[in-house]
Amino acid sequence: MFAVLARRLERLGSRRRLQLGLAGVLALIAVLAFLFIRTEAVDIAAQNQVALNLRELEKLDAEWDASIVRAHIGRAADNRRLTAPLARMHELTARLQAALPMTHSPAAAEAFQRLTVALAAKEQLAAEFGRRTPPLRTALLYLPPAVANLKTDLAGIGGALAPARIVLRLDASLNDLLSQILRYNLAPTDKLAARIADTLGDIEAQEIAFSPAVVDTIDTIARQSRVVLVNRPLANALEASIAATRTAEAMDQLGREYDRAFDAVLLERERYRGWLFAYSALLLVLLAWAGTRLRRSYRIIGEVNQRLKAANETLEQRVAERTAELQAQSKQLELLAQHDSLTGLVNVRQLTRLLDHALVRASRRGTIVVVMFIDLDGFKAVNDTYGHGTGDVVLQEVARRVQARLRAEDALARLGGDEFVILLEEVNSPEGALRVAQAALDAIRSVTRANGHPVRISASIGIASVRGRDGVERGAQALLAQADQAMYQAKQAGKGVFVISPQAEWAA
Ligand SMILES: Nc1nc2c(ncn2[C@@H]2O[C@H](COP(=O)(O)OP(=O)(O)OP(=O)(O)O)[C@@H](O)[C@H]2O)c(=O)[nH]1
Repeated sequence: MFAVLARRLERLGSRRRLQLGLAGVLALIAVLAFLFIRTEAVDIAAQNQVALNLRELEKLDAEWDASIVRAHIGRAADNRRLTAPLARMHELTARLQAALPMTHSPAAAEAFQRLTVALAAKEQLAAEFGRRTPPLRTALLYLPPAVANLKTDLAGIGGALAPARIVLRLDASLNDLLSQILRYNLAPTDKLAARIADTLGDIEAQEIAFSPAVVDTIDTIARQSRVVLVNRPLANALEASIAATRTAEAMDQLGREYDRAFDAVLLERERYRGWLFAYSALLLVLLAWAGTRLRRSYRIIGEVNQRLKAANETLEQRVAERTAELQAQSKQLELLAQHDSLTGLVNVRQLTRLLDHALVRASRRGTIVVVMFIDLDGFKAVNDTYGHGTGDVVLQEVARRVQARLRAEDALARLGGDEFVILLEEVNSPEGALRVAQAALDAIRSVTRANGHPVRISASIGIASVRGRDGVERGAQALLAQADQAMYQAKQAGKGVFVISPQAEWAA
């Protein structure tokens, strides 16, 4: 799969490939981040807080119920306890509501809704209950001692004016009333209410026989009894309604829904963890593949580099060889341009250059430059008799021998054919120049064999010289021409001699 992908990618342009690569990496990172966030999305602390809030709410609700029961049996001094937990309960329900989005559960939302409705109803009923119970409590606290006091009073001053029969009857009625009221308070029934009403009617009918103080007390007892008659069933009905709100059950239900939802969230987290694990493994495989490709690319680049380096080295070597060859050739050409190929002596071009320089130097120093034009005698005969090869050997031998007689700073050139020129600088006297000419003649005459053949040659030498600045003024060619003319005269004089040009200049 990767290989197919890689091949397709290779077909794209490098810019497009880079864009696609970047987009791919971003997508991979986005998926990784998504999976990671999903595994981290569960806040365990928040879940625990929900459980704690619910437990506290349940506790407060139970305390609330206990307060209602306390109020029922008349033990509560006031009804403040009925409203005391409400503020905290509201706070807790608000927290539970805030935790709802964490669950992603409609069932939990529904359970919470039921609980809030139940709590609101309970709060309303408890408020009504709270309004009803204080008069009831007052009446119930009032009646037993009031009846006992009245009875005592009847037995004394209160009953003194009334007939004993009526006093006894009132006493019995008061006893009945108290027991009926207490029973009614515990279990109110319509039948008992009717009997209490009868008893009250009976008591009130006997009032006439008693003093106003007693009548007052009887009226208060009757009034309080009626308070019990009216409020007890109402209070009981309110309690029943409060019990019917079933807030505890609603809380239980909500707790269960929260647990279920959180379990589901945890399960989902586990599932995403699995995905994350698998995805990480895939990324690792991808990385390994990319690494292999990268290594291969590096290897290929390395090989290409090696080859390039080798090619470069070969090229450099070839260039160096070629340069050396060219330098050698150019040196050779330079030599050829300056030297005579047969004898190795400087040629006419180089001689002219040397002569020019010598004339400049002489002009500067005021010295003398001497040029000797040498033309072999009898050379043609050698060629004609023994061939050109032997003639060449003679020419080489003449060059070698004349050169051997000259100083290192003197120059010997071959102009071509059997013509040579000797260039002398800084000649002090004509004698010195003549000695050189004589030595050259001797050297040439000494060539008596060539190629195993006997040869007989000599030379005619024309000598020209110039002093100081004159040479530069006349020029090299003029000096050579003078020497040539002198040589011609030597030929005419019978060959084998040297002749000094009449224009030759010597030291003053
Ligand atoms: N072997 C050989 N012969 C050459 C070369 N260049 C010229 N020659 C020959 O050299 C000869 C020169 O002629 P000349 O100077 O008349 O011969 P010569 O016998 O010395 O005559 P004179 O100078 O009058 O004394 C000719 O026969 C040319 O062909 C060369 O490089 N090698």
